[in-house]
Amino acid sequence: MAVYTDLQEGDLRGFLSLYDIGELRSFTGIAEGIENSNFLVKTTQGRFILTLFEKRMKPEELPWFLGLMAHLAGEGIACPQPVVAKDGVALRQLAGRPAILVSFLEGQSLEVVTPQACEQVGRSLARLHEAGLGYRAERANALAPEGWVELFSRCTDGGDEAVKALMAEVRTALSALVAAWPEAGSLPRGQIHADLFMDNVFFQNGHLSGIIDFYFACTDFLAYDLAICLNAWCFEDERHYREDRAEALLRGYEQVRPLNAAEHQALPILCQGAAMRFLLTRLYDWVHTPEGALVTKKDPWAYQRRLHHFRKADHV
Ligand SMILES: Nc1ncnc2c1ncn2[C@@H]1O[C@H](COP(=O)(O)OP(=O)(O)OP(=O)(O)O)[C@@H](O)[C@H]1O
Ligand SMILES: N[C@@H](CCO)C(=O)O
Repeated sequence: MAVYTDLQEGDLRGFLSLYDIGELRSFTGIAEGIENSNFLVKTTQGRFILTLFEKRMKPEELPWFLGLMAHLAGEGIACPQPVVAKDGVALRQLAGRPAILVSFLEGQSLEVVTPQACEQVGRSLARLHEAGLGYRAERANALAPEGWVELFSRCTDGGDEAVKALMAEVRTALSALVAAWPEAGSLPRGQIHADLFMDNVFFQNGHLSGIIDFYFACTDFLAYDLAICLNAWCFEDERHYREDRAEALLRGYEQVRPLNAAEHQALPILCQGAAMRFLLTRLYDWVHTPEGALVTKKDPWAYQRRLHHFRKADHV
C-alpha cells in the first residue's frame, strides 16, 4: 500500500487553489507503490497525480528529480511533468510533507511481457538517455558499488539458514564484482532511470505510453540502465532467461543509440551489478521489514538466480 499520509479534503482544496488547474472533483489514494503516498486527483480540468514524499526521500534531492522530469517531458519523453503553481513553484508542502502534482499518464503496466514490448522499452530507454544529455546537473548513484558494500554491511542482522547462505554467497560475489566494475570514465555516462521495471512502464493499445517513477534516477553508465532492464524484463518465471526478449530489448535500444564496443563488452558485468543491486535492496528489506508490516517483501533469491545467470554469460 502506498498511502502513508492522511489527506484532508479542505487541505487539498487550499493546496489546489494555488494552481490554475480547476476545482477539485475527487481524490483517491493509490494502492500501488511503496516509497511515497500517491493520490489520483480529478479536477474540473483533468486528472493529476499528487505525490507526498515520505521519509526515505531526501527533500534536498527533490529539485533534481523534478528538474529531470520537466526536462525530459520538454524533450518529448512520455513521463510525468511537474505542474507549476501560479507562483511558478512546483515543489510545495501539503499535510506536513513535500508535495508535487504531476501530469497523469494514460495506460497500464503489462501483465505479460513480449519481445515486441521489450523492443519498445529498449527504444524508449535510449530516447530517454539521449534526451537526458541536455540535463547537466548530476546526481551520484547511491546504489553503485560503494553503496552496495555499505548496504550489505547493514544487512547482517541474522536471519534463517536460507538468508545466511545467501549472505555468504553475496559476501564473496560482491568483492569480485566491485573489483571488476568498469572505471568511471570508461563508458558513456548520463541520466539513467535506474528502476525501469514493468510496474514503471505503461502501455496503451499495444504501444508504450509512459514511463513513471523517476525517484531512483541518477547519473551513471547509460549501459547500466540497459543492464537493469535486461534483469527486469528478460526472465520468465523468475528463472529462465529469454534470449528473444533480450535481443529485442537490445535491438530497440540500438535503433536509437548504438552501443560502442566497450559497452557491449561490459554488458555481462553490468548485468551482474544490476542483479546485485536489486538482490541487496530486497535482502535489506527482507531482513529489516517487521513481520506483519503492510508492504509485501520482494524476493531477493529471484535476483540471486539472475546473478548466477549473468556470471556464466560471456555475452547477453
Ligand atoms: N503520472 C502518473 N500517471 C498515471 N498514474 C501514475 C502516475 N504516477 C504514478 N501513477 C500510479 O501510481 C502508482 C504508484 O506510483 P509510483 O510507482 O511512482 O509510487 P512509489 O511509491 O513512488 O514507487 P515505488 O514504490 O514503485 O518506488 C503507479 O503504479 C501508478 O498506478
Ligand atoms: N523495482 C525494485 C523496487 C523498487 O526499487 C524491485 O523490484 O526490487
